[in-house]
Amino acid sequence: MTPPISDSPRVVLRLDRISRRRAGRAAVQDLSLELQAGQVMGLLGVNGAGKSTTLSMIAGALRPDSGGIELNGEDFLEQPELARTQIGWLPERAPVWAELSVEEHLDAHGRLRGLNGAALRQARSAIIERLELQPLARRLAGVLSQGQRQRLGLACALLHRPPLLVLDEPANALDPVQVAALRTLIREQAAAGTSVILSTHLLPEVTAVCDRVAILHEGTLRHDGPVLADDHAALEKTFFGIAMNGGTAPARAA
Ligand SMILES: Nc1ncnc2c1ncn2[C@@H]1O[C@H](COP(=O)(O)OP(=O)(O)OP(=O)(O)O)[C@@H](O)[C@H]1O
Repeated sequence: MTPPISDSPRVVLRLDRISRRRAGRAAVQDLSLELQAGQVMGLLGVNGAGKSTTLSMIAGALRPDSGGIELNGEDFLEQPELARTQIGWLPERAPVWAELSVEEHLDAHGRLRGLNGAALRQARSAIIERLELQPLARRLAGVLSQGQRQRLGLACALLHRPPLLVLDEPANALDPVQVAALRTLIREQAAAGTSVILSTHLLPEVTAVCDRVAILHEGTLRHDGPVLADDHAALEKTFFGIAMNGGTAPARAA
């Protein structure tokens, strides 16, 4: 029998009241969020609001003290190895080994994610071409500029075509040409069904590429709602209302 066709969107990531203390303080508290397939969510908040802590928990690099994380319906905290194949993570400061070339980085990342032989070579050339890294392919990471390192970090996150991209301030150190290329890349990933959660301090980044925005303040969710394309004024009003006054209670827009 043909199964009933469901038009409800597939949830790729579900955070259920996750909390994490750092240095004796609540860095993230009781955070619940859902991200659907092909959705791009921007995570905003002032310095220290808890964005990187949240993204590190989603990427499996930091374990919540309490709460649950589901990845494609699986219990991620029970199966942290899912991160290798299901998640592409660009941390706030993408770690690089100074003495490895760009190609060697991609090979190492690919092997960690189970790619080998022809599949690895194919994935490596595809991402080098897509991110226009050909001129840098043989260069050692130690001599790359900050923006070039950021592009290498992005390439490592995308290499294995994960269904979820977790990008911590991906536009960091990129020049305006590369920022525009990053926007195109993110929308392209979303159109192909990849879900993206990204943190940023740039409000125009959110209105340019995100479908939804979540705003954290002092570790708690103060806003979760849709982004109206290019409506900077509405986003600024919401963001500054929270940043300056802390907001009132966690709010969820439709
Ligand atoms: N490695 C760490 N050790 C101890 N405390 C930390 C560490 N990293 C972050 N914190 C604390 O956790 C809280 C949340 O920090 P987090 O880095 O998640 O915020 P953020 O929103 O990403 O900030 P920013 O915009 O400055 O990057 C802050 O109080 C911070 O001091």
